[in-house]
Amino acid sequence: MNAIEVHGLRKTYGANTAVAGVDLVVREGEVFALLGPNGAGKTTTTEILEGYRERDGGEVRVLGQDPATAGRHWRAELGIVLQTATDSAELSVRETVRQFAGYYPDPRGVDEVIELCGLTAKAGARISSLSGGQRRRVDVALGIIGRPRLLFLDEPTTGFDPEARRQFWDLVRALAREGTTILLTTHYLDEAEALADRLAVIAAGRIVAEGTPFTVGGRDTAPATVTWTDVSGAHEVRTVDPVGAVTNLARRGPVSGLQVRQPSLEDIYLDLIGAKA
Ligand SMILES: Nc1ncnc2c1ncn2[C@@H]1O[C@H](COP(=O)(O)OP(=O)(O)OP(=O)(O)O)[C@@H](O)[C@H]1O
Repeated sequence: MNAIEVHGLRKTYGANTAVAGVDLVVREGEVFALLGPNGAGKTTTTEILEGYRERDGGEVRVLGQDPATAGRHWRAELGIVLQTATDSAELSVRETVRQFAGYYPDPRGVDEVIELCGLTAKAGARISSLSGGQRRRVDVALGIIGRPRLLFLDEPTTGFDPEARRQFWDLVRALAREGTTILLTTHYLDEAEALADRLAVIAAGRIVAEGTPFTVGGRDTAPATVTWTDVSGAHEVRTVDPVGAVTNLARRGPVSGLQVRQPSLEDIYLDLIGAKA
């Protein structure tokens, strides 16, 4: 079964079309990343999928149901980590996580989740005393306490230091191995590349490309840049046949500093959203 199926999704705010006909399929068990510039329509799309916003048109199925009409049982199968931080400031981390555990029929263990999110040392601390990145971890803990089948992560690592981000990636991979389907929105292309099985790029309310991090936008077949230095100086060529280029070079004599660079996900992304000539 597909975890998410979207056909022709539309949403307008007055004269502003935020989502202009989006088609999307997220298979059960995959990590799917939604990328796009500010204002592209990512939050609007995900909030419609979560049942928090009404759509103006299109078909939407999330875990087999229409979010506009699905009930409490359906909601209990979702985990949601929003962009906004937790604000139960006077409670401790453990009290907050325990409180949320009470909302679900089959929650994970409170201390297990605290540990998974790297918050053990802060379990007794008040939320108000935490740093921004630590609060974000609490948000993640609250998103996964209910053992969701489908987890929405909206810019989950904003404000994380590099080590916390790597720990968070490990957590996402562990959840994925357990079979949790994850829809991730992020502005970090390295995060999408590290975590996503597939991704879509959304710009001005439309999906402009979809694929794996390695194939999206023709990344795997795009020209590579070969650079090297020989007796006549430094050279650079762009070619769709880097293996041929390197083989030719090897025949011609000694070279140094040989590098073959495929376009990065960032190069492809910037092309797709029209940010680069
Ligand atoms: N409640 C609202 N009322 C009016 N316009 C809105 C509302 N929410 C979003 N919009 C508009 O819809 C468009 C898409 O916004 P959305 O928040 O979905 O983008 P996004 O891709 O999530 O952006 P970001 O990366 O900045 O979070 C924007 O032009 C935004 O101004």
